[in-house]
Amino acid sequence: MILELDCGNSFIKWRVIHVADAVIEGGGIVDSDQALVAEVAALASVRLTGCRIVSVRSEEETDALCAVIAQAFAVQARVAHPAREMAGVRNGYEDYQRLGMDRWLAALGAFHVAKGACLVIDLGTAAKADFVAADGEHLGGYICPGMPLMRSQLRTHTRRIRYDDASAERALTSLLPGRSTVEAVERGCVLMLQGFARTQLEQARALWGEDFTVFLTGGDAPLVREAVPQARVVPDLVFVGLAMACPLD
Ligand SMILES: Nc1ncnc2c1ncn2[C@@H]1O[C@H](COP(=O)(O)OP(=O)(O)OP(=O)(O)O)[C@@H](O)[C@H]1O
Ligand SMILES: CC(C)(CO)[C@@H](O)C(=O)NCCC(=O)O
Ligand SMILES: [K+]
Repeated sequence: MILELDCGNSFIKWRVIHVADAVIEGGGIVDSDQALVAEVAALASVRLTGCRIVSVRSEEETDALCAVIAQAFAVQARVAHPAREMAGVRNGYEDYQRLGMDRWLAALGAFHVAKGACLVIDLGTAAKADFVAADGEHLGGYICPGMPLMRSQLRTHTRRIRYDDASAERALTSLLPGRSTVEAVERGCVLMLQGFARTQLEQARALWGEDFTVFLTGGDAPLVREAVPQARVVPDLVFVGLAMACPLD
C-alpha cells in the first residue's frame, strides 16, 4: 500500500491505495501534519511501502511533512517536481518551475483522460483554470480567489459582515437574492465562482469550438456543477497526475 498526499494551501488530501490495482483503502482531508499521521495510522492494518506527494507549500513545509511521514511510517516520500514536458503535455509557463504543481498535475491527469483538448477548473482555496490544447500544448491559465478567500476578505475588510459556519451552510439551499447578510455574501460568492467557471468555458469554446473536455475538481466543485453541466467532476484529478509524475512499484 502507498500513501498519496495532495498538500494544498489550506488542507491536505490523503489516500492509501494498493499499487497493483489502485484500489483505494482509505482517504480523507485534514488541516495539519499531526492530524494526517493520526488518521493514516488509524487505518486498520496499514503497511505502507511508499509515499508520493504533491505540494504547493514552501520547500521547508514540504520537507517537514516528508520527515514526519518518514518517522511515522518508515517510508521515504517522493515529491513531484516541475517539468518542462511530461506525458505528452508541454508546460506553457515562461518559467515552467513557477507553475503550481497542483495545476500541472491536474493538467497532466486531464490530458491523459481526455486524450484531446481540455479545460481544468479547480476550485479550492484559490480558483484555477488551465487549458491544454489537443496537441498537448499547455496554454496557461487563470488564478482567482476561491470561495474561502472571497468570504474571508469580506469578513476581514468590513465591520458588519459576521456569521457562523452553520448559517453559511444553510444559506446555500438557494441562490435567490439574499435577505440576510449571510445569504447575500454566501450566494454572491457562489455566483462569482459560477461566473468564473462559465467564463472559462467561453474561452475554451472560442479556442476549440465544441471539441474539448471540461474537468471540474477541488473541494468547492459541487458549488458550480449546475453552471457547467457538461463538466466531468473528477475529485481525484491531481492524484491521477501524481501517479503519472511519480510512478512507484
Ligand atoms: N471535507 C472537507 N473539508 C474541508 N473542506 C472541504 C471539504 N469538502 C469540501 N470542502 C471545501 O473545499 C474547499 C477547499 O478546497 P481544496 O481542499 O481543494 O483546497 P486546497 O487544496 O487547500 O486549496 P488550493 O487547491 O487552492 O491550494 C473549502 O472551501 C471547503 O468549502
Ligand atoms: C495557485 C495556487 C496557490 C493554487 O493552489 C498554486 O497552484 C500555486 O501556488 N501556484 C504557483 C503560482 C502559479 O501557478 O502561477
Ligand atoms: K489543491
